[in-house]
Amino acid sequence: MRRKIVAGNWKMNKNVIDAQQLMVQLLSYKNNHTTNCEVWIAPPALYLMMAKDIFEKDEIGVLAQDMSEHESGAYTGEISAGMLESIDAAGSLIGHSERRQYHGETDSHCNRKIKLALDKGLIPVYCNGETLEQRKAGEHFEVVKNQTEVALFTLSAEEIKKVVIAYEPVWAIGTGETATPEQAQEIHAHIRSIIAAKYGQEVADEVSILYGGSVKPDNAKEIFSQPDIDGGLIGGAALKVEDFSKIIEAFNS
Ligand SMILES: O=C(CO)COP(=O)(O)O
Repeated sequence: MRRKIVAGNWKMNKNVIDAQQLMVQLLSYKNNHTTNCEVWIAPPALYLMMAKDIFEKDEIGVLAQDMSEHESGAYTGEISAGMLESIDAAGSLIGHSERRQYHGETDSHCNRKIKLALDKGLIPVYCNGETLEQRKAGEHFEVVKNQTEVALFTLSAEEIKKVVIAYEPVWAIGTGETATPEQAQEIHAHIRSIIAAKYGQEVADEVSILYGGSVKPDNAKEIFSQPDIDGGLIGGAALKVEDFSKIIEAFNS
């Protein structure tokens, strides 16, 4: 059985007081409800240690939003896989489209980061997805295939099973426009078939593939009910416990 996950990407939001308040609310929610999926959050790096303190029994998994492609050294502003390991973080987002768009990150960078994360026992949450222009040009299947191959295909079968993939079509991020459940399912099945072609169906069936892009309380259930969609990577709707909890509950019904 592959992991079912609802993960919240807080991006660059909340001051320390508001971040702490939301973490405490999430802990209380988690302690008072049974959930049918794992719950993870990716707060800004500054709040990772606070998150580890608040979720001291790992009630909620704590992810970084990014990590360095280098092991250590003179890389001002970066945090390393080893640092994340040392605070017992669960893993890190890697290759989010905003990192690609504003920081020039490519799938080759992602490949190096994913290797480093795995070497430190962290879960890489590898994000990919096509832009609106690429979808309009009918290139989305090819784009996602290339991304997946470049970022992941140097891994062994044992390694790739530990990766979580988040398909996030760029045109659906923060726009209120979601891929339809059918559009998302089609790409998720495509990604799984690409992995199956290289590593075999059994390996592909173990890789969790999350959908991200304007997931909200009112569309989560339909999206999560698709056979190849194993959960969601949630942006805006992860910033309020009322919305995030409803998305988590989309797994319960
Ligand atoms: O980028 C996302 C999660 O990583 C999705 O963001 P939104 O849910 O705000 O569209």
